[in-house]
Amino acid sequence: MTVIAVLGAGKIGEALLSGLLHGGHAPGDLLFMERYPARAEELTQRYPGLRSVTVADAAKQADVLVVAVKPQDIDPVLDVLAPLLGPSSLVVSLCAGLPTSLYERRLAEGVPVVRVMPNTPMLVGEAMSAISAGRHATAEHLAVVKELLAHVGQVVEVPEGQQDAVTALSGSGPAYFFFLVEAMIDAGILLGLPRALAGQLIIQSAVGAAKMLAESDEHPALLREAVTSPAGTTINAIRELEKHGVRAALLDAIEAARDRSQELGRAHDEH
Ligand SMILES: NC(=O)C1=CN([C@@H]2O[C@H](COP(=O)(O)OP(=O)(O)OC[C@H]3O[C@@H](n4cnc5c(N)ncnc54)[C@H](O)[C@@H]3O)[C@@H](O)[C@H]2O)C=CC1
Ligand SMILES: O=C(O)[C@@H]1CCC=N1
Repeated sequence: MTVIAVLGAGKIGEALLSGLLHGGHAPGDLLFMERYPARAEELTQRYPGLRSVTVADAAKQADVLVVAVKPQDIDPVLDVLAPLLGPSSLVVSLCAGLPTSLYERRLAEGVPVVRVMPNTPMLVGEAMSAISAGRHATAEHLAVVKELLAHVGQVVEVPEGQQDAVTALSGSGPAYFFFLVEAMIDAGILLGLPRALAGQLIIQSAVGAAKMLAESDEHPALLREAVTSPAGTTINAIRELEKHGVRAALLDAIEAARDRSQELGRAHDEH
């Protein structure tokens, strides 16, 4: 079994570890490095058998090294990794915005790097992950990463030039849905429903709608039309959404997320 080390066990690092455990990975084959001892302790208690290791141990023992720190924290991590890794290592970066060329510049010559944009539904085995090979990553390296991520959701391969757009769509995407659900529950409160009931109504509607989207071949517009009766309730709501520019707001929002991803990458250009 492939030994995987996760460097930075925060929200997405934990989602990956937890998803891999649920997907059948042996805890003994999963290592993590975390700068806060209290966080490391929390994880070893929550996931018995998982080992907290040093970066040097991870570099020695792991087949795959997954970098899951904030993009702003990458510099010290690359400094520590640089003397430890060689072409037989495989680095997988989950960091928004950071290009594979950054790793290639800072690590030893020939170290293969695969850039991945996952999302937090990894926690429940429903991630959407997009992967791109760096200059030294071969088809076999991509296959290893694909196989790994297939345990925790769907995987697509994209040209690296699309990764900032992917980050804005599916990397951040769950947050947009959570935001909508939060606002819709508030609407239930406005209409006088108890919060628990409003939550149940909206969350199950979201689950049902997501299942229809995933399982039917219908375009979302047709699924929406099927709910929208002539002179009915839904069209009155749709008129308000259009009046408030919700469609344009989503286009602008996702473009802003893409721009920020590009900016995070550029912040390291001078290094
Ligand atoms: N949260 C999300 O939905 C997604 C996050 N990402 C990417 O994943 C990365 C991590 O994001 P989050 O998990 O949200 O952040 P987070 O802040 O929850 O986790 C980062 C973890 O890295 C640890 N860390 C930082 N420097 C370290 C070091 N030198 N050694 C060991 N541990 C160190 C921190 O203590 C923290 O626990 C980011 O680059 C982000 O762009 C990608 C897709 C989705
Ligand atoms: O907000 C962020 O920067 C990260 C990357 C994608 C989702 N969360």
